[in-house]
Amino acid sequence: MKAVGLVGWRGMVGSVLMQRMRDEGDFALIEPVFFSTSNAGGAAPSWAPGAGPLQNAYDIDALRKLPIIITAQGGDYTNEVYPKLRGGGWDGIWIDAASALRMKDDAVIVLDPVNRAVIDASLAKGGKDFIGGNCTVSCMLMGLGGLFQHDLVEWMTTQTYQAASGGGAQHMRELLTQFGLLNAEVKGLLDNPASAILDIDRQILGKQQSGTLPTEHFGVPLAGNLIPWIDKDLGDGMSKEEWKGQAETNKILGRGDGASPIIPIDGLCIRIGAMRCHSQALTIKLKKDVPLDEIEDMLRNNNPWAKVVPNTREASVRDLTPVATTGTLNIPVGRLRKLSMGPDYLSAFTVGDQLLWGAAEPLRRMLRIVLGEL
Ligand SMILES: NC(=O)C1=CN([C@@H]2O[C@H](COP(=O)(O)OP(=O)(O)OC[C@H]3O[C@@H](n4cnc5c(N)ncnc54)[C@H](OP(=O)(O)O)[C@@H]3O)[C@@H](O)[C@H]2O)C=CC1
Ligand SMILES: N[C@@H](CC(=O)OP(=O)(O)O)C(=O)O
Repeated sequence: MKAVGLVGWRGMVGSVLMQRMRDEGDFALIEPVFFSTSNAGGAAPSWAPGAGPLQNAYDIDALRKLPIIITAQGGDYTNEVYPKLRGGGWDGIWIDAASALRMKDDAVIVLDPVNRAVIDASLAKGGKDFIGGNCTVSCMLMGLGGLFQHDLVEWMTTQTYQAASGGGAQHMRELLTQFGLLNAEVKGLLDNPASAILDIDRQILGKQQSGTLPTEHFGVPLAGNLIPWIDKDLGDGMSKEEWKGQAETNKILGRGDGASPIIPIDGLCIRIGAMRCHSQALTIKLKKDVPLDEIEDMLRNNNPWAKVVPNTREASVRDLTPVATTGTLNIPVGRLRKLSMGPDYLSAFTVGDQLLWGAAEPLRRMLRIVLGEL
């Protein structure tokens, strides 16, 4: 049994990863060694009986003994520890949720239902760095993989609706606190069916603009609002989250090497008050006119998790939402129709749990691939 170092296991992404690994029996395949950046010597999680005490996640000598390390600790940790490990000659497998190493030439962005061939080719060449993709990109590709598999996409624009969890646990708490304070602000008026809605609206706006809502994490109120910018400002009008759309999608697909040109992908990334599902509306320019029923077959046949939702009001409001998708591995894809611009313009809407396919699931599957179990 291979010893596997686990770093970041108690964070939000790490907790989801641990739960999935437990659900799928992954711990039966490995000897886990738990690390901590804050509590070395403390007890390993109670659900892992037999695991030794927590090791210091900055102890390079302890880390270098392990043939495989999985981290969901974050980019700062990766930037601090990874160069020291590799610089000291460690040649183990590094599986990472953070974006820090994603665009490194010899790193593969892992999403095996979509790019197993790219992963296998890297392993065959001795590749050692396997990094989880941006959540928005991974969820989009899990939904639309069939179109890319059949090389049907000439270009695509995305408009995202990204959940609070993308910022981290504190962002989710802040959003809920804001909702609670807004509700409390108008509770008396809400309880009175005769109260005027414009009075409620005015009071809510007053509270949102008062500067008294907690905004330490989002910077502005997100409850009853949206934020049309995610991640860094690249200085050219594009946000870093928007940049990742084209860069990571093409890297995941192994495109851009001359033989397969880059597929242009661009759009706007928006934060909304959902909890942990990222949604996105897509406009896709197809390379040719393909009938809708064939497109639906391609999407559902690409992987077992892409679920085509009929383009009806009833099915869309029931099945194509964050609330319907959260906590599942399903990636519903719906609102599929040809746009009025022409038969090779397709619309789609897709939703995915950004902590599952968007973060934890590709990592645990990569571990299984390395272990020869997938
Ligand atoms: N949030 C997201 O949507 C995504 C995040 N990622 C990547 O994963 C990284 C980790 O993100 P995320 O899981 O949200 O980060 P968290 O802040 O939830 O966890 C990171 C670390 O913080 C420490 N920590 C301190 N206080 C607590 C606490 N009260 N509860 C739990 N952990 C605590 C833990 O380290 P220790 O045990 O050593 O003290 C933990 O491993 C990100 O930096 C990013 O690189 C990737 C994709 C999506
Ligand atoms: N930026 C994403 C979350 C995230 O962590 O992305 P990345 O793994 O690319 O840094 C969001 O806010 O929704």
